[in-house]
Amino acid sequence: MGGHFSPGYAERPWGDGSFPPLYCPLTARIDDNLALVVNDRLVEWAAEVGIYAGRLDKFRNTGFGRLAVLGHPETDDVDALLLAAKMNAAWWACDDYYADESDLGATPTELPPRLALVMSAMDPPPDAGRYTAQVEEAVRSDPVLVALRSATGHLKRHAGPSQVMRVLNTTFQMYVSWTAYAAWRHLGELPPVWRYLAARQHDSFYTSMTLVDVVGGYQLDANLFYEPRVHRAVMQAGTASVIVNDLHSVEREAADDLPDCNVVLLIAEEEGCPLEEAVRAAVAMHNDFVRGFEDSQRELASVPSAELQRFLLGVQSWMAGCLEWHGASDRYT
Ligand SMILES: CC(C)=CCC/C(C)=C(\C)COP(=O)(O)OP(=O)(O)O
Repeated sequence: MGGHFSPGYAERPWGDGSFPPLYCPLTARIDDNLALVVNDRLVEWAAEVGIYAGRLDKFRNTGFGRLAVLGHPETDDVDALLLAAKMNAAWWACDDYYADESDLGATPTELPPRLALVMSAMDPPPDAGRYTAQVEEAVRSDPVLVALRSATGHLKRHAGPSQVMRVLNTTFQMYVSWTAYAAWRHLGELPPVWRYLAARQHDSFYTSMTLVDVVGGYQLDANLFYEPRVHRAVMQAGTASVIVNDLHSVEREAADDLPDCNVVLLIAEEEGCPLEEAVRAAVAMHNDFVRGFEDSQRELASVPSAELQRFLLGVQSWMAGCLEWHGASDRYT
């Protein structure tokens, strides 16, 4: 079994080291041999389903397999880690092809109907005769949908029904925020920071964290997962991790013909301040969310559920692995 223990929290340097550190959990396991195994299998799968065709070298160097190994130190089980790698890669493919990357065909006006079809790819609705046949044809012809369906199939081999629905419903909820970004992009409007954050907190790595127990090989009961204090803790962790993403992707997101929403860019615009100052503000916001998670974790320590304590430690590990991964992935350098 991997190193499932808490190495604690620390102020961690990031980027070129010139900004204030991110207060974050320390990484429990760095195993680049295991990461290579998972990543190689992930690239084989990507070739089979057809995502990132012609760009597989770049996809390999992004290292979603490494993200899975860093984020789930609880297990060495390659098939379980591959499930996390596939789900995250498929979510990201959806983001790149539908939402963010103009050169991959992303357009704001097509995004809402595409996301609506994602729901049917991941959660096929009851048979509607020849209309269902048309849905199936559409799913088969789009590699992003094939990837999402295939990853969901892998999920179903490891998860119980409430875990599966938790992952699906969180995915669909996240897409409501994506449609907001698409509307702002289409209208050429920049949202105020509060409005962006309200959307981003429902479009965060909370989604990735819904896999923590599935990958760990146990089940956190749905009533505990959705217990308000637990939900708040996972939202705090998911938000902190997504601010890490915004901090690492400022340049990439400013470069697209239609720039993405990004908390750093929006703070700079709203405050009329230099980017450096906006980065500091985002770091402070991140650190507050991590401290909030730590407080929640302390408050929940008295709940007599081994699964819950294990889950919270898994979420803590995911935050740590996420920072580790963003600092090294070719996607952000
Ligand atoms: C992989 C996953 C669960 C995605 C959820 C949404 C999310 C946090 C991202 C896709 C990351 O946001 P963003 O589009 O800003 O990411 P990149 O900077 O493009 O990597």
